[in-house]
Amino acid sequence: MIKGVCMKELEERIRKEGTVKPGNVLKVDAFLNHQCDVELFDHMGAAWAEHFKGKTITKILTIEASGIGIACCAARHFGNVPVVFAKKAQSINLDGDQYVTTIYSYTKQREFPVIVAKKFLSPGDHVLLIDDFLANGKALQGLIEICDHAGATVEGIGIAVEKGFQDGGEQLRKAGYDLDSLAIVKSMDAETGDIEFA
Ligand SMILES: O=P(O)(O)OC[C@H]1O[C@H](OP(=O)(O)OP(=O)(O)O)[C@H](O)[C@@H]1O
Ligand SMILES: O=c1[nH]c(=O)c2nc[nH]c2[nH]1
Repeated sequence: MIKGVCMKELEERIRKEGTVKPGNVLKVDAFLNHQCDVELFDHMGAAWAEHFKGKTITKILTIEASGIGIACCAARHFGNVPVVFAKKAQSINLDGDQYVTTIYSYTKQREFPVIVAKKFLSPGDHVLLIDDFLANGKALQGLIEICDHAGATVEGIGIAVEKGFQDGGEQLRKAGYDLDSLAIVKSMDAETGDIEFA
């Protein structure tokens, strides 16, 4: 059962500016994950702050690339807690002990490592996971695995757009996570361009 309060502003932007591509891809690059509307991001942060009110959040964790801007705007509504983003590639700029797992990227259609330096996630952390999209749940599974390895507590998950016809959201809700998706797409059609919300 899908729960949560939808954000009409986000739904309207998706209706107006979103396009449906073959392969169950919703393109919202005009305001969410290529060009970024930071006022909308700020409103999204406020909506999550309202939903997760009363929970102690010490850190926001997201994954590059598209989650970063959204997570940073959200952090302003959670007492400016640090934002950590998992990296999807090794780099000479990454050193020290790391939590590492592997995920399959929905849009890039290949596996990536997911890497977080151990120094940025501790057993005492109460983590809010933030991302732009939830489809099959692979990215979130990777982030949850990393939190589990760190001994950190996942307090909740804030998602901008959940594609409700894919099963990532259902799995996470069944597993008991407090998942707040601001817009849930019930169905979409690449031929007609129709988008229906839950
Ligand atoms: O629920 P899932 O099936 O994991 O899909 C959601 C993930 O897919 C996208 O990341 P992607 O790797 O496609 O690239 P990006 O963040 O660089 O846009 C999106 O940003 C989420 O992280
Ligand atoms: O821009 C995007 N559109 C999508 O439909 C999607 N699914 C996962 N990740 C996504 N990113």
